[in-house]
Amino acid sequence: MNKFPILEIFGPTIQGEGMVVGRKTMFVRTAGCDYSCAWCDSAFTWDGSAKDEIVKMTAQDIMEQLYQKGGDRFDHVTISGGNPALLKGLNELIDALHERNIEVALETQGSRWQNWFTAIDDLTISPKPPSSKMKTNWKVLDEIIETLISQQRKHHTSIKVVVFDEEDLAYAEMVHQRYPDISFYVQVGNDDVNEERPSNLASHLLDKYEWLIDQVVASKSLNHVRVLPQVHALVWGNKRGV
Ligand SMILES: C[S@@+](CC[C@H](N)C(=O)[O-])C[C@H]1O[C@@H](n2cnc3c(N)ncnc32)[C@H](O)[C@@H]1O
Ligand SMILES: Nc1nc2[nH]cc(C(=O)O)c2c(=O)[nH]1
Ligand code: SF4
Ligand SMILES: [Mg+2]
Repeated sequence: MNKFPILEIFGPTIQGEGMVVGRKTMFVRTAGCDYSCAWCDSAFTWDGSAKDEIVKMTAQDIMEQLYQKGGDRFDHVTISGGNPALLKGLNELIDALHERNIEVALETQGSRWQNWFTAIDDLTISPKPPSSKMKTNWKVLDEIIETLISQQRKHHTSIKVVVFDEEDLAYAEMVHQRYPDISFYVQVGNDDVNEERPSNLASHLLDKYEWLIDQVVASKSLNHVRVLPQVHALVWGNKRGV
């Protein structure tokens, strides 16, 4: 059995982002990322600051922790990171969850393919806009989207682009035009990942949400899209483990 580097297992909470926003879910957060986004709200997964908290766990260990924390109060698990797509054997966890009739969501940036992507119920691919300072590998992303479509996974897949500014918005438009058949989300960028008071953050993020809505409303190429804030950031601010 594979051992996976795990940083957090928490919940039940709600999925605060994207295609299943509001869905009651548990979270499993893996350590390690092949990116280093300028504004990453989970930089502790890759910047070394939480390296002492990483635990190597088998799928069975993770299942036990999920049930210990969530009891019988969940039927959905979201795997995030870091980039969980770095982990080759993650199908062991996905299979164990499905055996218990638990649905599985996954968050990844679209920089790596894994064959187990086709087993994910709610797959969010989140390519990174210019403000992140990361460079999209279009060849890899094209292959990921083409493979998912050809394997009939279209309705289990979404693309979510975080938008901080006009340049990011142009990137979002371009991504949506490139993959018009995949359901598309734009998400408010949180530019204040160190604010400790949730109410201060929420009012700031709601102003940014209004700006993003205005931009999408005015755009001719962003019609079949959904615009969302990070609901968990509005409710709990930058707190970890919610
Ligand atoms: C922390 S990432 C982990 C999964 C994967 N590495 C990825 O980026 O998709 C989870 C989601 O949070 C988003 N995110 C990270 N930092 C953010 C920020 N400051 N504001 C808004 N969304 C952010 C990412 O774009 C991604 O969609
Ligand atoms: N409630 C809640 N929703 C989330 N959606 C995506 C998250 C993530 O960090 O990947 C996240 C998170 O950390 N918490
Ligand atoms: S890809 Fe995701 S986890 Fe990695 S640095 Fe970017 S936002 Fe953070
Ligand atoms: Mg998060």
